[in-house]
Amino acid sequence: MAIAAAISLPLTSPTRCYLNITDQLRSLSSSYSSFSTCQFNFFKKDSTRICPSVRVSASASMSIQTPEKASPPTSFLDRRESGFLHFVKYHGLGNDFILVDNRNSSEPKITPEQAVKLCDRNFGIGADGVIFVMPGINGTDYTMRIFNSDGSEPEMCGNGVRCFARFIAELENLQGKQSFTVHTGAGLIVPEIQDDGQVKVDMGEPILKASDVPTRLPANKDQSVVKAGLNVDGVTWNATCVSMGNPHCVIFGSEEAQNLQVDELKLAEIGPKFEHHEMFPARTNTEFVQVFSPSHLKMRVWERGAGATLACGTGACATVVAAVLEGRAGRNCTVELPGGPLQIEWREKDNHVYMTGPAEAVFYGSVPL
Ligand SMILES: N[C@@H](CCC[C@H](N)C(=O)O)C(=O)O
Repeated sequence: MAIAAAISLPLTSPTRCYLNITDQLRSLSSSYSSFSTCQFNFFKKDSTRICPSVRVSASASMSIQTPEKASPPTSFLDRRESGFLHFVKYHGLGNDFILVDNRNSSEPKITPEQAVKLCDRNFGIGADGVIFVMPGINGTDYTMRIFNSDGSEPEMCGNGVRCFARFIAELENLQGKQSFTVHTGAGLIVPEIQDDGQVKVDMGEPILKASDVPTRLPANKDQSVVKAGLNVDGVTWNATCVSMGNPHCVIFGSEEAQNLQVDELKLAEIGPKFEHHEMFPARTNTEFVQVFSPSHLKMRVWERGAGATLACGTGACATVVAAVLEGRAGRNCTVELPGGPLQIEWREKDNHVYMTGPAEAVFYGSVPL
């Protein structure tokens, strides 16, 4: 059985390539253990082979073979063999996604159950979610849909929409500054690829009304939830709730400690308790934030449907909105995440939030469906 896959790392030699792919091969070979021998072929984007093909026997021992003949130089992105899902893996500050070209249909090419399998970091490709590039609706250029790694479907994804923009530029072969109108579950989102390759996104207006976030926490007169007491594990946390299309609960401190030291938090222990708290009928993403200065914040996130991730774009936007509402920061901030920094501006003039950050392709691949 031959399985096509590709990686876009700058590999210098077949041996180095072999070392880089060994782990992936181990996990792939375990998925195909019913076959006595599997052959793996690795390609560059232009479909030329980047290393000798590798045979893996059922006992997962490996041998390298000299390639018989180079594949024809058509783009990997043009691959259309049925029975396979062709994808490009992207990340935005380590928040990683499987990007699928779904421009020919308004139905996702895979089910939420298949997404869960593909996102698995041991038995699949490994990702925080799967993103589909679909035909636009309501006059927009494209529609973005996303499945979290647990198969649930969120309304929006900030890091994902930057990857989405870079993926469109690659699919459409566009260079330089480009912007697109994208229909999402959170309404119209406008990413713009900058000359330096970073992507600046108009994320729209934050939603502060408690019932729209949604949260059952007690609201102020203006219906926003700012520094409301939220009991988790016997601690009363001060919660400020913001929706960027998807729900966020932002925590800067608790009754006992007004200012968090985010590195000290046991995120995997407390994160799920916030996510599934009865005060959040649609579950919630939770951001734990430390303020270094009015323009420099540090944030760790527990994402709804994905757990601890290295970055969350909508979470960084919600963090700055919450920091302004709590009087902790100004409207222009650098938000430092485990995977790197995002620039966030909550613009007074139009009430929109703007996010700027990177998005990078990691590798190209195909998996049998
Ligand atoms: N990582 C994303 C958010 C993805 C969706 C989230 N897990 C949810 O369920 O709301 C981002 O960068 O915004």
